[in-house]
This record gives sequence, C-alpha cells and structure tokens, in this order.
Amino acid sequence: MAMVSISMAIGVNTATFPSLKRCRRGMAFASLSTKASGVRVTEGEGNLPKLVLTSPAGSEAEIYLFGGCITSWKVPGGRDLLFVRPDAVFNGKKPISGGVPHCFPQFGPGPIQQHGFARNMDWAVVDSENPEGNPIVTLELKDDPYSRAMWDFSFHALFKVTLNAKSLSTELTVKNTDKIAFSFSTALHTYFRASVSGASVKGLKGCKTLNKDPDPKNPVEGKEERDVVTFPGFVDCVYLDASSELQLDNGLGDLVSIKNTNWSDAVLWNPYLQMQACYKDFVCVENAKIGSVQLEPEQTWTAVQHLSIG
Ligand SMILES: O=P(O)(O)OC[C@H]1O[C@@H](O)[C@H](O)[C@@H](O)[C@@H]1O
Repeated sequence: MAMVSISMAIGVNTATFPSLKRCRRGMAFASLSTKASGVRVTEGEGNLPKLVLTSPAGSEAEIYLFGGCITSWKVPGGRDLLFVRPDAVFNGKKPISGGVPHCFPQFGPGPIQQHGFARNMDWAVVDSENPEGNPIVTLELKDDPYSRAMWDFSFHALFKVTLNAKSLSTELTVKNTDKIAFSFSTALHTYFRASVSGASVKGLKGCKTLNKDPDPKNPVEGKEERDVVTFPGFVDCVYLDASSELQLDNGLGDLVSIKNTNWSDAVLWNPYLQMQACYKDFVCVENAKIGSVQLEPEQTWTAVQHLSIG
C-alpha cells in the first residue's frame, strides 16, 4: 500500500516540498509541492521514501525516512564520503546498515535490542527550508506502541540535517515528553567510505578507552596513547570524553573533519574478517554519548555533528 501511494503521488518520481509537513512512509505525499529547489523526495531502494538534498554548489545528500538514516553525502565533484554495506537491506524492518544510522535510546549492549529502535522506525519530515539555497530538513521521531513495548517512555526527537557546499551538519534533539524522568545513551553510527589499510583517525590521544574486543559485554579499560589511530585488524573501541574535533583520513585521498558539540564520546569500529565482503571499504567513526543522559519531564538534550572536507 505504501509503495503504491508513493509512486502515484510522486508521479515522475521526484518532487520538492518546501511546505511538506509530517511526511511519513505511505502518507502525506499528496501534499508535495514543486516550488522550492534543493529538497526532493523520491523512491529509494526497496521503494522506501528517500529525501535528496542538493546544494547550489553541487553537493548532495540522501536520507531515508526509515531510520532517519543519511545514506549518502557527496561534495561537488567528489565521491560518496559515506558507505552503505553491500549486505544492507531496505525492507523497512531491519535497520539500514550504512550511512549514518541512529543508535537510540541505547548504544548497547544493554537490555533492549543492540543500538536501540530509532534506526528501525519511520521518521517524519516536519520542516524543510532553503536559506541561501542550501537545503535543511528536520525529521522527527516520537514514541509509539513499537517503541513503548521496549522502552516505556514518551519522547520527541528532532534530527535537523543541513547540507552546505563542503559540509553536512546534523543536530539531534531529544525531549522528554513523559511525566517521569528517563535516561538514554545514543550515537551516530557513521560509516565512512575508506580504504581500511590507509585509514586513520587523529584526535583521540589521551582518551580513556573501553575496548569491546574481545568481549563487548566486558570492555577492557585503557588509555589511547597513539596520535594516529589505524585499523590494522578488528577494531571495536569506545573513547570517553573525546575531543570536539577528530580528523579522519579515509585512505582514499580525503581528509574529513568530524566536529561536534555535546557528543562527548566516540567509537571506532571495523569488523575486519567478520565482514570479509566489505570491511576493507569502510570505517565507522561514531560520535556517541555512552554515559547515560538523564532527562526530567520537559527537559531536552541536543548534540551537533559537523562533517566537513577541506
Ligand atoms: O551490527 P550492528 O548492530 O549495526 O553493530 C555494529 C557494531 O557497532 C558498533 O558501534 C559497536 O561498537 C559494535 O559492538 C557493533 O558490533
């Protein structure tokens, strides 16, 4: 049903929607407008709705409403800086394995499913703007029976994505709309395209580490002594109180600056031989909040990630 309504409403398969409100899978596509440039909706893989953001300079980003997942970010004349695993499924049930998946309300491991439920729910578009030609969209996620069966709290999350010529910014805001306090952990599980043998991350020296290899449930505490962290084998490590700017050399000729506000921690992950088909082609550098955020009713928490290329 959802697939039919999308293709019928879109017709030519693309549309822009400056006035689009609350666009969810299978609904609200009839309200698409074609007046503005820079944001359009189309059918993505598996017929899932996908937003395409384009800046006047020629940069481009793609976002699936399912999972609120940014799956592509290209700067003008450049390759895709993000990576989607070849085993990723786009069936609206399993999380999309690639791009920038959300981990919320649990980074994991923990009592609910690994990385929480935000990456397997439909987010909705609540706003889109185009100041100075550069597209900005805001998605939202609220609790529903599916989320409450796992985590019985009322919340409201907003995810604002801004595309500029050479940068991609996101702002995540979580509000406690319940009558009681709750706590959560969260991350942006960003998959960067890379040549793993040449990839490295700077900015982590001195951090306290929780190495999840070999046992994610019993991480080994340590301290990062290296200026430049590489990926010579399996890597699954949490960095506490990380710097507000990391630099990723993706080994393909790109230096990516990863700045943040309020994402206090970072995670590096590469599955090595656990994913023989693709481990050489990406590294995950994740901005995270590993220690719980406690929110009283009506309180909000906000964190910004700013990816840019020189
Ligand atoms: O396969 P998933 O659920 O996307 O998780 C992938 C990895 O994500 C990382 O963030 C975790 O630190 C790893 O422990 C985990 O294996």
